[in-house]
Amino acid sequence: MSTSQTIAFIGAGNMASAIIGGMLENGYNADNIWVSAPDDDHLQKIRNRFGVSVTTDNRHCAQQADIIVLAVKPQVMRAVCQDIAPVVQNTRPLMVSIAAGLESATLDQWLGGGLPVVRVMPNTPSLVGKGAAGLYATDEVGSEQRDAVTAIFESIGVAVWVDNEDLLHSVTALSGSGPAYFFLILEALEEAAISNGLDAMTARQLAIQTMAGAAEMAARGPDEPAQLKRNVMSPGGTTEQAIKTFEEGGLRELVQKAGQAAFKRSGELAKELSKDE
Ligand SMILES: NC(=O)C1=CN([C@@H]2O[C@H](COP(=O)(O)OP(=O)(O)OC[C@H]3O[C@@H](n4cnc5c(N)ncnc54)[C@H](OP(=O)(O)O)[C@@H]3O)[C@@H](O)[C@H]2O)C=CC1
Ligand SMILES: O=C(O)[C@@H]1CCC=N1
Repeated sequence: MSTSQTIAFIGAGNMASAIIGGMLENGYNADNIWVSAPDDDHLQKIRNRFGVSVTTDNRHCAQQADIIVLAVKPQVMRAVCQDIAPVVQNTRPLMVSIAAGLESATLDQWLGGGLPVVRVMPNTPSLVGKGAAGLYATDEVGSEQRDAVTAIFESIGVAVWVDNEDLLHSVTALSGSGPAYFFLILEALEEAAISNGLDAMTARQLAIQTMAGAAEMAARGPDEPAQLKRNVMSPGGTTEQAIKTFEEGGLRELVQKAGQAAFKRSGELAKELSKDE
């Protein structure tokens, strides 16, 4: 999917790079993409890597755009929004925020009010076209604008709309933060394999392929994860011992606790940011 609309990214960090890289691999044109951030050296790297237009001036970046993706940390969002508010109140683009926690009402207030706002919780595998994003639109967002955002995030993975903004906290705790959970498990699997005698390169190769293969099987179905797990567990075999160790060690409870901790933090961010005067 490609579009002739101009898309501006304010913020050029991990997540903006992942989205832009994924979009360019999937039919979007670098000529239609602008990026702004404070560090000119960093911007030049982005320009060399992606061929997009760059500027250190957020207002100039915003001025160009039909769609503005706000891709800065939640804690600097207020200053960024208030800086570009005079521009966007005039040009009235679609505002898309990817910030964790930050509620659409708070964002809209910082932007001067009345603008169409979409909140997206994406994740870093967007860079390789395997993103998972949850999206929420305010009432001001028109159906063509909704379609344009769907197209961007479907070009880089799966895009799922939620009709209650609070559900974005759950999305954040699952797929937003989730890649880090799997990288942690990957690290731990590698370490276990190395302690069982494999060299690091072989351990990584086999661990990554196992993770990707298991995910692909779960995605294709029709078997449920529980059945897929049982299919690997030969009675009296090796997997049974490992799964027993995980269950007795409280892995499920730990995953529950981790998900709840991320969910709670997302809600706290929302409260902290909405109080931000
Ligand atoms: N990382 C992730 O996996 C995910 C992140 N998010 C959300 O994405 C947002 C960005 O996160 P992430 O990409 O990880 O963060 P990074 O720290 O990697 O990137 C932040 C970017 O914001 C830029 N920036 C800082 N201040 C300003 C400013 N005043 N004006 C313009 N740009 C500014 C930085 O500039 P410079 O390059 O010059 O330092 C940097 O490019 C956050 O709100 C986060 O909640 C959402 C889902 C997943
Ligand atoms: O850790 C964070 O706050 C952001 C949001 C989801 C992933 N990274």
